[in-house]
Amino acid sequence: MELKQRVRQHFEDSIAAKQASMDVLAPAIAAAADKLVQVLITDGKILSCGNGGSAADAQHFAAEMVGRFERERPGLAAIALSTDTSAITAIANDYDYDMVFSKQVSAIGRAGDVLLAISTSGNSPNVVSAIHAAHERQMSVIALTGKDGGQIGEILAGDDIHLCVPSQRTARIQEVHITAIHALCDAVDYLLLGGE
Ligand SMILES: O=C(CO)[C@@H](O)[C@H](O)[C@H](O)[C@H](O)COP(=O)(O)O
Ligand SMILES: [Zn+2]
Repeated sequence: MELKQRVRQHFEDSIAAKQASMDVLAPAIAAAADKLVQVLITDGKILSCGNGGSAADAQHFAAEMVGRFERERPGLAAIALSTDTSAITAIANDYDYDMVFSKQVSAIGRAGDVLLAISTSGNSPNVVSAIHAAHERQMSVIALTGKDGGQIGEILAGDDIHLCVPSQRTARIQEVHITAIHALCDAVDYLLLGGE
């Protein structure tokens, strides 16, 4: 395949993944925005986590909550658990890499907070452990996954929300995740500030 055509194919595949996800994810994104606003207006906070590209997504989301998305508003309480290299390296070194998020959730999370857990496979052990730690803390979970949800799909509780991208390809799932995250930021602002 000619290189330019290969590049074009990435765009085509990304568009197709987003079109396939739109109707599947829209109700869950709306429900997730409602949950986030409920948590935030009752003095709760959002903890976000993920590995690799999903760590970047967790940080991207928290930055848009604490700073702003597209509209001016007071900062919202969100912390990405992938950003503290001292905590991450100490926990991985002294305990286990699988605990790098769960130990932070247990330390920082409180009942009524929410965990935004991001994993394209739904199988990253440290994200799975973070969800268990959130449940132990009486926190609810919003999970962004793909590939049929993996283990995460099996451990979510009744009031958790699952955004599972209908794709098997990590890159395509990530591309839908960031669109879902932006839709979530926009929906939170809409609920807090009204329509624009
Ligand atoms: O960004 C990418 C691939 O596009 C990678 O860095 C990817 O995020 C890493 O392989 C992650 O470790 C994958 O973990 P997960 O999405 O299955 O939880
Ligand atoms: Zn990537």
